[in-house]
Amino acid sequence: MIPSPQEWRPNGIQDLEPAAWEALRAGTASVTAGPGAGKSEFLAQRAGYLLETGICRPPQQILAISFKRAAATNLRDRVKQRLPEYAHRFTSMTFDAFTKSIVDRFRGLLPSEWTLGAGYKIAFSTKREVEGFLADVAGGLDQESAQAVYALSADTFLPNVLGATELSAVPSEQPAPTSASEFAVQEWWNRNYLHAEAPVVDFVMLNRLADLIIRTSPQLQRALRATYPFVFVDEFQDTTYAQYSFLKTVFAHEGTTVTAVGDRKQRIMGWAGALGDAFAQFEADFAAEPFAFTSNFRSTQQLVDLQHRFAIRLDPDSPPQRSRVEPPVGETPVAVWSFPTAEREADAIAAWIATDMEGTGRQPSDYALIARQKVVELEPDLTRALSAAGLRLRNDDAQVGDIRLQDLLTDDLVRLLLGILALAVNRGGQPQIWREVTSLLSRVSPGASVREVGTQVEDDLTDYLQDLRRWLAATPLDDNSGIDLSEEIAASLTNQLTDFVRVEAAGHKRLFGDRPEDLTVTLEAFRTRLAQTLLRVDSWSEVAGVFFDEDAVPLLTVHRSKGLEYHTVFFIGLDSDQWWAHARNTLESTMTFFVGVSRAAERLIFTQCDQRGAPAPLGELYQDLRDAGVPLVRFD
Ligand SMILES: Nc1ncnc2c1ncn2[C@@H]1O[C@H](COP(=O)(O)OP(=O)(O)OP(=O)(O)O)[C@@H](O)[C@H]1O
Repeated sequence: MIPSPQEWRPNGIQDLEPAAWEALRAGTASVTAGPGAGKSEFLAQRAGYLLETGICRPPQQILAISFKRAAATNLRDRVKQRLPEYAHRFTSMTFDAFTKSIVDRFRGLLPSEWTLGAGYKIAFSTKREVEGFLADVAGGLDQESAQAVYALSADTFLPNVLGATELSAVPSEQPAPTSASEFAVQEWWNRNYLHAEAPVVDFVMLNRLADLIIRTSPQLQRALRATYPFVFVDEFQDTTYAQYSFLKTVFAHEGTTVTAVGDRKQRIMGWAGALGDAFAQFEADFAAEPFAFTSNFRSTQQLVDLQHRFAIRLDPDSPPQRSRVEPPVGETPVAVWSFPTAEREADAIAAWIATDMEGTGRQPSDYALIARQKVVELEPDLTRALSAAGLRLRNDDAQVGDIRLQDLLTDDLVRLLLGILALAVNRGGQPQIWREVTSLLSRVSPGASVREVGTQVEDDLTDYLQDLRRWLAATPLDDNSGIDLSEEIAASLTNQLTDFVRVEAAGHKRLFGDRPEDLTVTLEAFRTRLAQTLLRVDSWSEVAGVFFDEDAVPLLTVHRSKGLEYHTVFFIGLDSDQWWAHARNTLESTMTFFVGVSRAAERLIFTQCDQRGAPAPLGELYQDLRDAGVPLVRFD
């Protein structure tokens, strides 16, 4: 039975707050709300509403755009969990992955002067390279124009200037530039793309190319709008100039309903070119109806009250939030711990987590160690101390090949490959993994009907699992020969799995294309991580668990923690080593602090250690903690 819009009820949660009900049923809308207000949850519920009532009718899809892969995966998982039968009509990807997929799939539509080959290179220009470029451009100009080019900032040139400039379909016929910035933008494209032997592009450039492809192809515009009549954008406060203008090109049209959610106080991508107030622009350009939510479903009232002290530093009109969480009895939810050394700090954190787990049955993933920056420097002490307490640390910021561990572990293809391995190793009892693997494989199998494809996929998978089991049995991991074969075994297994999944096939590439970097980068990182994993296990049954390190306490930067939540957060390093730049850009730094603080559901422990300096740079924020009566505990 298809519920009517009036009959429809939320999935997996009791209810929504009144403003959320209104926004759920609205057209194009902007939703602003504080941390833990259920913005991402609201998007998952709105997906349910649109799909279950048939307002979004097959084969139409919902396109959800996030900024970080973890957020995109998180939203996709929520929808999968709540609405398994509709999950294939909910496309959740990062902005960069979406624009890159447009370029990869439709680069044939680029106007002739912009032709781009398949093997183009992705690169990230450093500040120094941009500086060098601007100096070089200025060198060929008269004094007045040169000064105007020098006045451009190397930090913001790409995201704010190049990113905000539309490409002309026929650059050779473009009128002469009328300003220094127009000239510099044209030169950038000339040198790195139009007149370059092998074009090199970064994500801002890919975005501009995707924008050009769509602007100049009415057919593609129609196709995209027909496929995605409903578009969601999460963390909208972090939208860059380029992304915003792309959204406008593609979706600011009748027939597309856009829902943008976010929190102005959590804008921590200013350095990467986020718009000053993306919501105000959106409301004006898209005629969006504004909504604000005021509940907090994550944190206890005591933590919400503390967060509010920081919220009003960012926006004095910020409304207080009401916690919907029952507070636990008899606990100290907030404290500042102060230590002489980092070693002592790590020991205290590790011992405390071990004792808390023992007393409560909580899992390592209920805790998080969050720091402003430099987590690599914090890692050794914490790894040692946790290991002495019988626990493991997982540095989500660690580099694996060319990507970060968090991005690798939340990648769809990686999850599929390990899902297949888990099915081969543990017979039966894994219906959820079986469903996930077969549903992903079915989506790309050519075939007559969904049912036929389904059985074919199941048969192929069953056959393949038998082969794989034989290979695993012939490749034991407890070999005592003293020869390290982990690299060879990892390479061989990666090849077999990717052959079976036919990763290189065109259709599959599209399915697995929801990552910003190339497939080869992901597979290389997968192989590297697999080889590292094999060194730590004695049997195949342990591989998937150790690969994901689910039984480890995560260590991550505030930026990586965005959108995530934990029972207990240790906010490490209220000291000058971590916050030395606070005074330079106090607004953005305070927003970063606010994001970190608001990840905690029930307990928040700040740490400071003399070895890394005094809390002086945080000034007013530290004072807020004192004013709130947060106890200071000194460990000597
Ligand atoms: N209506 C609701 N009823 C019960 N629980 C909810 C509701 N909305 C959200 N939650 C829960 O509250 C928590 C926070 O929700 P969510 O992550 O969607 O918040 P958010 O506004 O996106 O937060 P942030 O901006 O901090 O990332 C999640 O555990 C979510 O499942």
